[in-house]
Amino acid sequence: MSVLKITDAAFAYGEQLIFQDITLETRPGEIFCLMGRNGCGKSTLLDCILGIQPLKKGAIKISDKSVDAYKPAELAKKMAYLPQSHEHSFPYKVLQVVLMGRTAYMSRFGAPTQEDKVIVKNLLDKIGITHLSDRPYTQLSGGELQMVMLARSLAQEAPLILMDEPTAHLDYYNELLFLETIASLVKDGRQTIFMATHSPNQAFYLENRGIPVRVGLMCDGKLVETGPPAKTLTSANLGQVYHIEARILDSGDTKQVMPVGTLK
Ligand SMILES: Nc1ncnc2c1ncn2[C@@H]1O[C@H](COP(=O)(O)OP(=O)(O)OP(=O)(O)O)[C@@H](O)[C@H]1O
Repeated sequence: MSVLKITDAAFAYGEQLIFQDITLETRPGEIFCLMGRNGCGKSTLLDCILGIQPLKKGAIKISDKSVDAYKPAELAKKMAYLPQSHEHSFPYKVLQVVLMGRTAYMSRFGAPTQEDKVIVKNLLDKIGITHLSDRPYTQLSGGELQMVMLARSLAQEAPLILMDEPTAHLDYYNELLFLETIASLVKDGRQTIFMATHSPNQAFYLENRGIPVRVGLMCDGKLVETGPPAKTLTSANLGQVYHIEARILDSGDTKQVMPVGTLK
């Protein structure tokens, strides 16, 4: 079964073509890192996958079914979404916010079951945020809030999780904790992650630890390269996509990108 399949996708805002000819398929239990310069269309592609924006051409299937053929509750069991930032609404407690991730599994007017509560408590524990359980989520720092939102998206237990620059507000520790958490999810074979990121070193970090990871490089409205980080994140490709000079440092078991400067 295919978790996410995009075929010949094109999208335009009015007359402005954003991307075209996008074809890709994620493998179960992998992390797919979508990269490209600001404004190249990563978030727009995520919006199309979420069914928020309609494609101009092509098709997007989630678990072998067209994304627009799903009812919302059914789709929530197949796909979760972790945005870059979150608009606060009401000062719910953290525990309640994470329980909201279980909504698709509750009956229409139902309260969370004991099983929902156990799933949520285990997630808070796994992510190391149990101490925040009773705090109003409106009072959290940006980094704490993002870890709460990660827990909420995991509570959906969907086979596919979309993420849009999920570590943008995290400190070094939480960025690594975040990467370790998603690595353990895909290692268990439970989830596939499709994330837009600006950090090629995150892809290398995961690859260095033996996690199945692929990179898709977007440039000029197209997916110009797809493959493992070691093959895609080359100096030549980074030069073409980001207009930078970059060196790939290889210390045997660890690779990293070292940016040198912009290309004139
Ligand atoms: N609602 C909209 N209407 C018109 N144009 C839009 C709209 N949203 C985004 N765009 C434009 O579409 C292009 C792609 O934007 P998008 O947000 O998808 O890029 P991105 O790759 O996610 O960028 P970033 O890395 O900065 O987050 C940009 O030129 C942006 O200005």
